[in-house]
Amino acid sequence: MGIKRILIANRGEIALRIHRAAHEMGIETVAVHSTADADAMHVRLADHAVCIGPPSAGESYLNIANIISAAEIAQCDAIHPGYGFLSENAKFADIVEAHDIIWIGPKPEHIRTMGDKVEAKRTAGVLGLPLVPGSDGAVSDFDEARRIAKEIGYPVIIKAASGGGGRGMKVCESEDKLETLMQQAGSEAKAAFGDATVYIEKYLGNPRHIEFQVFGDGIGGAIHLGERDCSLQRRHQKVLEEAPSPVISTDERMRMGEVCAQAMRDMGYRGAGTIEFLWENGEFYFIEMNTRLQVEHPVTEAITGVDLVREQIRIAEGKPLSVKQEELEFHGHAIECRINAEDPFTFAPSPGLVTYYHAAGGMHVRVDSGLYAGYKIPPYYDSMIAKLIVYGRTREGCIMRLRRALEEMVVEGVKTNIPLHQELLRQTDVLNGDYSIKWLEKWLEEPE
Ligand SMILES: Nc1ncc2cc(-c3cccc4ccccc34)c(N3CC[C@@H](N)C3)nc2n1
Ligand SMILES: [Ca+2]
Repeated sequence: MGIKRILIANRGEIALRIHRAAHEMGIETVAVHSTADADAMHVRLADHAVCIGPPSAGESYLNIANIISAAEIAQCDAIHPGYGFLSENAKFADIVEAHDIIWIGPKPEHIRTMGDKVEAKRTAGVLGLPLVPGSDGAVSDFDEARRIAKEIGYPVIIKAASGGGGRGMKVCESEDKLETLMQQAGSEAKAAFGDATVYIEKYLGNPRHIEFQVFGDGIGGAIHLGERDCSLQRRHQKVLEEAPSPVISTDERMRMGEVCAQAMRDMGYRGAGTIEFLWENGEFYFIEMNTRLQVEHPVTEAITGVDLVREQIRIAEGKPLSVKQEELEFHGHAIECRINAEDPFTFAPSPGLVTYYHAAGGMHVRVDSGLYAGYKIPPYYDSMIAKLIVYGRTREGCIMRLRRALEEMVVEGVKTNIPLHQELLRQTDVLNGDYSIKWLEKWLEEPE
């Protein structure tokens, strides 16, 4: 039996993305929206729409009761959470399944496991993924911290078990600072996440951020769909992502990809997942696993031809994956630019009325956006308004096409970071693919 009606528990470009995949499959869509998003594109295109609250995310897109009620009222048989909001909230996934509504996502137990970064790392180790040297689990007292830090060598990084995505991390350069930083890390984690648990790792000084896309069928089968290089980021906000990574060889891809896929088979993982690594001096080090579809998933779709949202829905319906590992091929190169309504160099958000909008087009150019002329970008949510994803047979060709596409984009009425992307694509290091996670913040701080 197939899914007939999906509630899209999200907004913006990803809500439209999910609507499109469902609609092509003949599945009805129900858009839920705050009062601020009543005129959003996905609300207009969806088969049904339910207002779930006022603008603040806490009273709308994070409001579990209202979303479940909307699903009941609209008689949905499945919910897709997208990314962000409740997408990695194990309690929400449990509640959805407890209402006999299909959760289009990983098993709640796996969301819970990977949400606890200590448990995630322990599980990753058991599954055979390479780890960053560090504590064996949580570190409770200073003496233990001091012993471990001495053993692995400074600098070390103290991380909150309930953190992730850059939240709750402290770098410690030397022993004399360790006690204070341990106390600060614990109390900040307690305040931010209600959980003071921390762990320690060797701090890698100049790594790249390489993540592998994996997909499990929930009954022991799983594939990997290659890697994405997400190193160009500022304050843990990705700016530009690419697939494949300019520094990963075919051999490394197949070897590490297979290790990731096998780990997912052993776990009995279901749905889309991303295994995040730091990569330094030719070595991969597991840092986190994301149990959701990610913003940058389209660059993987571009080089593999696989529609990942379609696969999520198929798996949720109990159908097999559309492609087997041996059938999967990687072709060409893809780069995604995150287009934000913000000042290109101060990064200050720039919401407001879009008076004119023209999306780039042409061969191998994809724009995922809910923007249209007359749309008011609300100030309540994150500033990403579009994703420009460009494909080329080679990285050089991809960059040429990406520059052309950026020139074609027109967004009038608000500021965007398109000039930042255009400036980035003139930098030798970027053109050479020669950048680590530190490159962008360093470049932004440099005087003209
Ligand atoms: N042992 C060790 N050494 C260096 C690290 C540096 C970072 C990091 C710090 C700052 C920006 C980053 C961007 C992409 C990926 C990682 C980072 C890091 N993060 C940031 C968010 C989360 N994914 C883990 N963990 C690290 N762990
Ligand atoms: Ca993460």
